[in-house]
Amino acid sequence: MTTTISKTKMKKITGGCLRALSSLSSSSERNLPSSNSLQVATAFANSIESSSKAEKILRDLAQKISESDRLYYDEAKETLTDGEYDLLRMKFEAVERKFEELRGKFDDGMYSRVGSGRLASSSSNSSFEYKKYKHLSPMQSLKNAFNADEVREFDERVRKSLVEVLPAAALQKVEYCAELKIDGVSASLRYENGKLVRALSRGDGEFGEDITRHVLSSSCRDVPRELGGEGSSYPEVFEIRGEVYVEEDALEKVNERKSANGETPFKNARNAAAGVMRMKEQNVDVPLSFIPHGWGTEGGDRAELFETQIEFYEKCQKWGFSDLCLTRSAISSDLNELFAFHAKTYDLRDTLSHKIDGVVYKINETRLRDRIGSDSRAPKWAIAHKFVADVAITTLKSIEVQVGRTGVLTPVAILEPCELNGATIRRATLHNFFEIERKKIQIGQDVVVERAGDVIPKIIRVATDAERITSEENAKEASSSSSSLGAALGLSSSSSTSSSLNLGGASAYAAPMLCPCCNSLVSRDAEDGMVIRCNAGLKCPAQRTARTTHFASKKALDIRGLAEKQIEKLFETNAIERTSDIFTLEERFYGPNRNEEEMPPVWARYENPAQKKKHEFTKNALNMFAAINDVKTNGVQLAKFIYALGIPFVGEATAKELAKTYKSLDKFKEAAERYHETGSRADEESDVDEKNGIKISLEAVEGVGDIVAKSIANFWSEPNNANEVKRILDNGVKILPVFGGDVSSSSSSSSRTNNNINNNNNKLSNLKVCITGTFTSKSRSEIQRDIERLGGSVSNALAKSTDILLIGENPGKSKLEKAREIAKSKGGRIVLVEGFEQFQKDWLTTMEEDRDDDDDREE
Ligand SMILES: NC(=O)c1ccc[n+]([C@@H]2O[C@H](COP(=O)([O-])OP(=O)(O)OC[C@H]3O[C@@H](n4cnc5c(N)ncnc54)[C@H](O)[C@@H]3O)[C@@H](O)[C@H]2O)c1
Ligand SMILES: [Zn+2]
Repeated sequence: MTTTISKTKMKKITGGCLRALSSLSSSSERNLPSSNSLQVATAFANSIESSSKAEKILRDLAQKISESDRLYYDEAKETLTDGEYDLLRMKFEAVERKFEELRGKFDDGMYSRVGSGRLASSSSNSSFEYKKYKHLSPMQSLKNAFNADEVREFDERVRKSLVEVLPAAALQKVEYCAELKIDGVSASLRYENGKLVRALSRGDGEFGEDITRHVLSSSCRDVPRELGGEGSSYPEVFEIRGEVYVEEDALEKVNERKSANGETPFKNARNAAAGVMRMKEQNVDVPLSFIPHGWGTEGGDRAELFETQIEFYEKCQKWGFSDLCLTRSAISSDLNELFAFHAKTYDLRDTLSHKIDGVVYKINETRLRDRIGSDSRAPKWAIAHKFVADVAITTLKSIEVQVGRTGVLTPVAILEPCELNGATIRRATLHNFFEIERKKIQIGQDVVVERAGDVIPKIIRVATDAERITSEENAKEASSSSSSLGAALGLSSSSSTSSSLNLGGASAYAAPMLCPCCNSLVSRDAEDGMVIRCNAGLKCPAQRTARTTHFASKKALDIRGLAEKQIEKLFETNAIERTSDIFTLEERFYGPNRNEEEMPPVWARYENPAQKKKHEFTKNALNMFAAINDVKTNGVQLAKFIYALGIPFVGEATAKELAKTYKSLDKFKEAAERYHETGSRADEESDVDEKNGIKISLEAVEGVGDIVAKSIANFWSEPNNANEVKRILDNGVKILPVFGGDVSSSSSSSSRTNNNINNNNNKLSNLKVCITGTFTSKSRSEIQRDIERLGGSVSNALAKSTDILLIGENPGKSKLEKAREIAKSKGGRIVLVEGFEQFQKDWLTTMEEDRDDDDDREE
């Protein structure tokens, strides 16, 4: 395949302006049609039994189409979505195909023409009368294909019409030029002896309206007044046809300006381009661009002008037109390659500087085009392979609330089942409760469901009246035709009883106040104001596995052997019901009063499984019990305990700050309660320290802003949480007391001297330990745990702020040297400790005693 389109190139062309992939929003913007429209149309036609009925239907359809055309082209109004409009046309064609005798009868010229012929409209801004001129040859529209099958059918028709002129081998090699279908408005530029003499709109295809001054205005780029290029030749008189469009960035700016001036912004790029053409003012401040895509000459698109489409583009480039027509085109005779081009283009569409709504395949060799011919409206040698978004209209039956692993409540739409993209859709996402409010979605209403590829289907909005009516009609039509096709409606109501379309009786939806899983109070999260959350993380069944896993994780309580899998099993087997239960596991299953029969199967190793007796524990289980006991006997740091609670937005760093500030769980909880009562800090001025009897407000803690404070207050205001924390402590978990100087200076390492290390009861509190070399008695991670449990921290790198260097066997030379240097330097305060035994003696054994003291103090 000769392809010139590439991702890097596209990016380069568009100046690297990579837009967020808002695939669905962009598709819903213009309401792209459904891929099974043709099926729907065929089913519709097949359901008509008599010619007289068909006549009536054709008349109705022609009328609807003409009316939509008039509104669309004359007044830039869309009463139908493009998808619906296209479906009407397809139905018309399908009925004509089935009832040959009626062909052309209702095609009263209106239908077969392109557009409606007029740019001027009754709207106040454009009462301007345009001069009309005849095109050299008719300007046509394009036929559409909405899926690969329809393209294949087109290809078959093309090759069939060439059978007589081409030998089989050549027929196989017939090539298509694939190019982007730009979503703008078409224009025709008449050049005489290389000079631009007139620009015309497409009009009704035969006559166009004079838009020369619009095209020549300073805001229209890309249109050469004179065909340039040294030594290049051009036909004496001919027309270059192409698309006038507005680039996305330009549209954004124009719309911003319009909004600021209180004007209605343009709906989309096509609308903007059409709008500019309808403006009286000469120099309209909307930058227009132009890309050529065809030509016209007396007597048709005569082949002798250009041998191939690509040759035309090469010449355009030389003459001074944008080279995008060339660089974004590809040639191939293989349909699969064309489809790959289509898919790639679809993926890249949001990186382009302008909107596209599909890809156009054209027979590349122009002499073949005459053989294939055209009908009144479009050439038979080209087809637009449109981008489709699969949408369906169905009824929103109810809204289910799901509780995620982190407590976030999400609404899920329960739908009247509908067929979409070959799948039956029963549920769809609604994103969040605020979207429901914003989009005014109510239970019982008809809504538009969209699904692209494998993406989870989503509700994009409430169906419009027009959509409901079309969908109702489709449902009726389908029910009288084959049922399987009826079920495959693209834009159809899935309501089996089509009369029950919910125009009335819809009821407003109120977001839940209680968690559907545990009945605890929910809060509106301050994250971005969009999240509703259950706060009872430690108790809520939906969250308990995730929360307990976090609670036991390394950075929290570090209970080895208690990973997610085990925790899940424990909950499943009812060995535990809530987080606090893990601290009674041993007693219940391992201690003297253990209940062997209820032994959680994860850990039981039965001698005789049938009897469920005489089990022994797996090694994992024993490790886990040891780790749980560790927490109970050695205690946990307050910071780690706070972090373990899994309060949204309270990470390790914030937990440390909170621990440092409040020094006890109770004080922390009190601050949260105070915040909950007053809504913010009690006294703006007073957040300095507690010794002087001043309560420190949450917001005074470093790293705690509005969002975090609110989250902490929410956590403690939920009684389930307070109870659960109490149970954890009652079950034997000890929180180590926090020592240390005054709060305001405790974070500055400069205040820590060897002196104050020694004065500190908890010697390792706030000290940085660096470890080098290996140790035989303990692993590094075990040592690290010991240090951290006693309030110290371990860092790999040696820095000036390091307090202790623990030296093992084969220590790193550079670390040693650096440490010695620091120790010798003025103010250097690093302590070098050789061997774990020494370290234990100096720093850990005394801590054991300290801890015993602590225990006494707590009681
Ligand atoms: N919503 C409504 O009420 C309503 C009413 C009328 C028309 N419409 C929309 O307009 C469409 C019909 O308009 P149309 O006749 O302009 O057809 P079209 O826009 O679907 O396709 C034909 C046009 O595509 C343009 N085009 C862009 N890139 C091209 C390329 N590389 N090669 C050739 N042509 C290219 C040309 O201007 C050509 O005239 C409908 O399919 C529908 O989507 C909507
Ligand atoms: Zn809950």
